[in-house]
Amino acid sequence: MSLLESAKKAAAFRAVDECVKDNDVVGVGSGSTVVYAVERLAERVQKEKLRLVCIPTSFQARQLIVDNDLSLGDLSRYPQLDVAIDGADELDSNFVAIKGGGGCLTQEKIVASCAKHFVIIADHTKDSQVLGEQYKKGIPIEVIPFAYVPVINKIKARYGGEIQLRMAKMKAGPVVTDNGNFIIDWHFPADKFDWKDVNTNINLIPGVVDTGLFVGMAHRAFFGYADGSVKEKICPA
Ligand SMILES: O=C[C@H](O)[C@H](O)[C@H](O)COP(=O)(O)O
Repeated sequence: MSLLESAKKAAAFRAVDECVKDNDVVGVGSGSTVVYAVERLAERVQKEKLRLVCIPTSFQARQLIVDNDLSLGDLSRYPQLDVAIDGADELDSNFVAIKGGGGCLTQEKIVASCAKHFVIIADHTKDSQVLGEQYKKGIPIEVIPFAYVPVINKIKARYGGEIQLRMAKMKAGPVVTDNGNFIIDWHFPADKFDWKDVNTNINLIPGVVDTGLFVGMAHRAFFGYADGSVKEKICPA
């Protein structure tokens, strides 16, 4: 296992051990770090006979839940979650996260918003002071396909920066999300932004489904290191 994978695994295992208890309804995030969280959930269900219901945030998460024989739920039956555990592309010192590097931001944000505790798991390279310091691929924004050009123009006119339509690999054309939409990635300029305002304003543009800015959502974060150690951070306010 590579050093980075060991770091992800350390964070995921620690978060599942500390944040999940018997009878919990658990939100399962998306991405490569969450794979280890699901592995640990399945181990604990086997060994400790935990009774959990898992709510997926993507097609990938649903597959992980099913493949690991965990109990699958949905928001119509379980609209209130005890905890949601998810990866992030970056988390800054004010607990603002960028998510959506894998295109799953909208369902992730919905599930996180329904959880009493939202916990981020990541390797240590995602831990930053200022947004954009570590993650260089821009802020993902999910848009209705019909509207992607006007949305790009409106964001650029208001805030500047560069925006690309995310293109698929191994398939001609754009990435299509689990919701049938496009993703644009906003490379914002190096200004001092109020991310809460930016998130609100971008979400008000017709055609925007949601942004990968998670402001005021995460309660705790676990950053793993290759030696198996984990740094825990708790949201300041
Ligand atoms: O769309 C993807 C999600 O927001 C992921 O949680 C995020 O990209 C982090 O993924 P990873 O654990 O693979 O770094």
